[in-house]
Amino acid sequence: MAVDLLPIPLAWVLLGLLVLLLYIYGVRPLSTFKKMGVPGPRPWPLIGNVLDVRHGVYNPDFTLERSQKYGKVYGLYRGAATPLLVISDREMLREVFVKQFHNFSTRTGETQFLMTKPLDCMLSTVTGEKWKNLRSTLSPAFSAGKLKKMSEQLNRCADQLVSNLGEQTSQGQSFEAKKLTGDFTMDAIASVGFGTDIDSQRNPNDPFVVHAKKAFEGPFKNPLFWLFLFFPWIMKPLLEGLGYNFFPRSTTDFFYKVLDQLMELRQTTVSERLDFMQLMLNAHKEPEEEEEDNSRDVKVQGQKQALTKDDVVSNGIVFFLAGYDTTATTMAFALYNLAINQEAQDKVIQELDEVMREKDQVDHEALQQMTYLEMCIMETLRLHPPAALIMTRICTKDTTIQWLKIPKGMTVLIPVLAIHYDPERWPEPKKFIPERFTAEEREKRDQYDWLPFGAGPRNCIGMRLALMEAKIGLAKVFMKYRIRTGPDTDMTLKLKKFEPFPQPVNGIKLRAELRAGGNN
Ligand code: HEM
Repeated sequence: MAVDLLPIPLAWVLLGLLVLLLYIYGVRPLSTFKKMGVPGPRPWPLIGNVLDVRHGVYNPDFTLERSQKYGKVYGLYRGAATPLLVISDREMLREVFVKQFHNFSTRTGETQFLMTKPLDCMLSTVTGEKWKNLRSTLSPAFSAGKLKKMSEQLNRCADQLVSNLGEQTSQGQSFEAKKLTGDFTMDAIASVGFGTDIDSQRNPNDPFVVHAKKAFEGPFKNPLFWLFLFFPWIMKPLLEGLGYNFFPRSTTDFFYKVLDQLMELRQTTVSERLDFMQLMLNAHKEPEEEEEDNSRDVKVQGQKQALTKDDVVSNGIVFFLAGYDTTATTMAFALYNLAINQEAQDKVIQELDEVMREKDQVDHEALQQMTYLEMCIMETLRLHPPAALIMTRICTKDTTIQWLKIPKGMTVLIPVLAIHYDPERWPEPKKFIPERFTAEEREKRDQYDWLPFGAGPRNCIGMRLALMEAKIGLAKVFMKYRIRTGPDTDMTLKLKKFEPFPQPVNGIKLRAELRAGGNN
């Protein structure tokens, strides 16, 4: 046989080949940052720095320690194949987010997603011209004028929130803050997103609640997802060819049905209410309003287009996915921060008593006047930014920022937690100090020191809606109740180690007392 003629046994040939492949794919790429002159922790062959995960996924202390040790630019490897360039330098961030946005307009590589329905139409995943056009088309739906018209619906959901809180605490028991605020944001997105009135707390089996929660579960229990994650080059074309996606089919079908019913209803009845489904269908006809894009620096110059049914349903789902848990988490942590800082809560209550003296509904004017409550929400978002770990940009063309040459394809990771806990930017960073967000303080601060909603033209499109929703919900709670800690409140607020979002191990258990002179 031919192999018998080889001077060395076949096993040695195969072993040599294996060592060569290991070197090419598992060791050689790990010199990328050394060649770029970028420091960083030493990576292991094949796995890079993935063992860091033992310190936890969402861990402000560890992320800050890393930045303090290696500086404002350093490199990490997520496995040998994915180098992550970690940047917290302000001038460099300005380049990545705004000045060189044309080279960094993508948040995640397309290899990380299956570009099939509904993901291939979602604002958060599409890239290039498709993203520009979609962002320009959807932005008017989030204008100040449109949001103003949604405040009535949000007030109704907030009244439900207060009534739920009353029921839960009528016997003086504690309540779980995230469950309470999660039911509120679910009702809110059903109303302003999909034109549907639900009561999540009383009707947990409402099909909307069931399907919305299913969409939120993620694909982690699906074995195909893990195959896709580890072998994307085989699984991506295969699954995309089959039109497969990781959303439960029944859930996507449900949201298509909601849209159909809504459109049918709108043909026969005139409705005063506003929801994103309707706004998206009309979006391409909407005139631009002043201050349309909230990125402050650069406007997205895309072509407005009529959206297809697929676009409308996919983006309805993404608004839910992006807005439900983030806003609920923000509100739950705000309740906690105000419960342990009673002087700050006194100021919130005093402000509400003045602003809402003659009113029951939190209208646009009242929202503008609730500046201290807004400062408390902003400080909460600094301490517990819910979406801190999704802040990435992909470099789409070889470029140089400041002194650093960045190759095409490299992922830039913005360490939001390290920035938000940096004592040079935020003295006494672990303390809840809402006064950091007075108008004068905000004016003095660099805009890239506070990044809960990202920055630049690809920042969070729902920022204004989230802030308005949180303000209305919290205002209604504090108009009636004082929130306090109780014997079962975990004062350490230890976070779950392996969750990508801030989730306290023991939940957030608080107590509510009817306020003397409150809105009872
Ligand atoms: C407190 C609540 C929220 C937080 C902390 C938050 C945070 C974020 C962050 C950090 C990003 C990435 C920004 C970047 O890469 O620069 C983002 C993107 C996004 N958010 Fe939010 N978000 C919140 C609420 C909402 C709501 C209520 C909606 C919609 C109803 C929404 C819709 C989106 C969408 C569609 C994107 C992708 C935008 C694009 O790629 O053009 N978010 N959000």
